[in-house]
Amino acid sequence: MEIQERSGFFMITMDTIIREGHPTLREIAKEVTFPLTEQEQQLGKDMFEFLVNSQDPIKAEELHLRGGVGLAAPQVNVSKRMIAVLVPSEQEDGEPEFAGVLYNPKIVSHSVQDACLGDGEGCLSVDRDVPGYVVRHARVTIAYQDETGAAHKIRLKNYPSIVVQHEIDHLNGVLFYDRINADNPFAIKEGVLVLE
Ligand SMILES: O=CN(O)C[C@@H](CC1CCCC1)C(=O)N1NCCC[C@H]1C(=O)Nc1ccccn1
Ligand code: NI
Repeated sequence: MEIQERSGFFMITMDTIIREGHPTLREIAKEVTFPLTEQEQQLGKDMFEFLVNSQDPIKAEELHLRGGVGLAAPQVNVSKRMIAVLVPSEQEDGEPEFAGVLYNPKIVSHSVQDACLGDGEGCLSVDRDVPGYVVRHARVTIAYQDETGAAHKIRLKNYPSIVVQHEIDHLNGVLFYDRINADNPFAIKEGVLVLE
């Protein structure tokens, strides 16, 4: 058992985030097992901290962070099934709409109805605009484990549902533009919910 060097201070910044073209973004990430290693626990905290910092106007400015509402471990070159999500409330000072670090997240059921963000999507790992509707499930039931390994099952709709689906896609090597209709980026079928 090599002596684990107590790592110095580490913080996720834009330099930590790998960009499209890096093979890790197209890998299928591996499930994490419990109990988590020290590194896996710390990584979950660091990923969430990045989102908090990126949404803090002062810190984001200071650290040159792009504001993010979600982050998946493969984006920091760790091919493990863990995601962090911090969806702010619509009101200025309200509680976050959805916040947490989810281990081994899995869509266990979903609505027949699809949905997409009216403004399309972007990605911190994609340094270009790719216009078009990213068609996803409108509502999802997600099973996941928390940092203690406890199992949870939650139902999500609207923006939080879209964000979590974007993050789970990263664990399966899928990028948002894979879900844009190549022939007509803004084509949507009857009944698709467009979230403004
Ligand atoms: O995998 C994870 N990512 O790639 C970070 C993405 C995740 C979201 C994209 C669409 C659904 C999930 C992200 O957050 N963005 N995409 C690129 C730049 C903008 C930024 C964003 O939407 N920021 C934001 C939005 C509302 C409030 C505050 N900030
Ligand atoms: Ni992304």
